Amino acid sequence: MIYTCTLNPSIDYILHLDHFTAGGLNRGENPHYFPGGKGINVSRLLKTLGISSTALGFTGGFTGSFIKDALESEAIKTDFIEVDGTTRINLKLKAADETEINGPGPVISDRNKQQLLDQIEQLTDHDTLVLAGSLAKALPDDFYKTMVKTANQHDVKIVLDTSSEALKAMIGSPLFLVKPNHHELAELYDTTISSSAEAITYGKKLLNEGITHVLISMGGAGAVYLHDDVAYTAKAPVGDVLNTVGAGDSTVAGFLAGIEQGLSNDECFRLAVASGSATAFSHDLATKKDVEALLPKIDVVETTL
Ligand SMILES: Nc1ncnc2c1ncn2[C@@H]1O[C@H](COP(=O)(O)OP(=O)(O)O)[C@@H](O)[C@H]1O
Ligand SMILES: O=P(O)(O)OC[C@H]1O[C@](O)(COP(=O)(O)O)[C@@H](O)[C@@H]1O
Repeated sequence: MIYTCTLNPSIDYILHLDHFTAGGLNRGENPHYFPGGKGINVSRLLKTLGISSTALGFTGGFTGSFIKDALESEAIKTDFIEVDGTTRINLKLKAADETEINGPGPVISDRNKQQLLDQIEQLTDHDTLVLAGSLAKALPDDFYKTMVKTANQHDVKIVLDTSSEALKAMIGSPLFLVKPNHHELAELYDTTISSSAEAITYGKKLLNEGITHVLISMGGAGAVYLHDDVAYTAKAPVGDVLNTVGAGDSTVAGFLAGIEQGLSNDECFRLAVASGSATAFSHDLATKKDVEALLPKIDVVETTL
């Protein structure tokens, strides 16, 4: 079973505007409310691709109830821990540019932390645990590391999609898959990355840290994937970009769906890129039909490292 863990879920509140004026009154149109947070998006896209998972993490208040109800209505299993406080609402403004304002989320008590670790204790070597998104307030930077130590005792496969200090703290841990975007990877190595060749250079460093699959998304430029001594590169297909929120999470879900279906590494990567781009071309996350329509348009180029 795949378990996704979103320590800091959100309602993603998406508003469209012709022009966005900072410091002025703006009136938005065409609002959408989606259950969000990186692990939750992974669970939603996996479900779309026919793979079941259980969504773990912390939820609270009316916003937490919205998320649970929304996932249940999509027949996604949840086992969230109820916390005091209110799950955040992340504002995504779509004007000429995309502006995102992500809230801090509620404080997590020591009791809540222990409840989550107790859940992880129950996982087995048949399970995959996706750790995705920012750490909730009051959680130490190395909280993912604590979770991974617990999961490792049961040989659980770990997938990581996070950024900044939380990502830095995880380097050196045994990970099955990491999916930074090129900005997050650049920040990790205090550099800039603006080409696939540079992404491969820094991706190799992650492979050398013992990570089995390294997937680097590069927004509209596509993605790079490294495994053993091979690097795979794919350009993103061209399309009408409607909402890139959740594109990276869809990339993770596409790759994992490929693994679950027993596809070869390059096919898993193609499914990852098709899933990410299909979501970028959708208001909500992509549908299976959207993903399948893009698959033949993804060319994967292989080079030996
Ligand atoms: N403008 C775009 N055009 C086509 N595909 C896109 C675009 N932006 C993102 N994608 C797709 O989504 C994937 C993930 O996007 P990215 O922005 O790198 O992730 P994250 O959301 O984690 O920052 C990309 O690898 C690509 O497949
Ligand atoms: O936990 P963070 O880093 O604040 O990110 C949360 C946000 O990321 C998302 O999961 C989208 O992530 P991606 O665009 O990277 O796929 C949103 O649903 C959510 O608002």
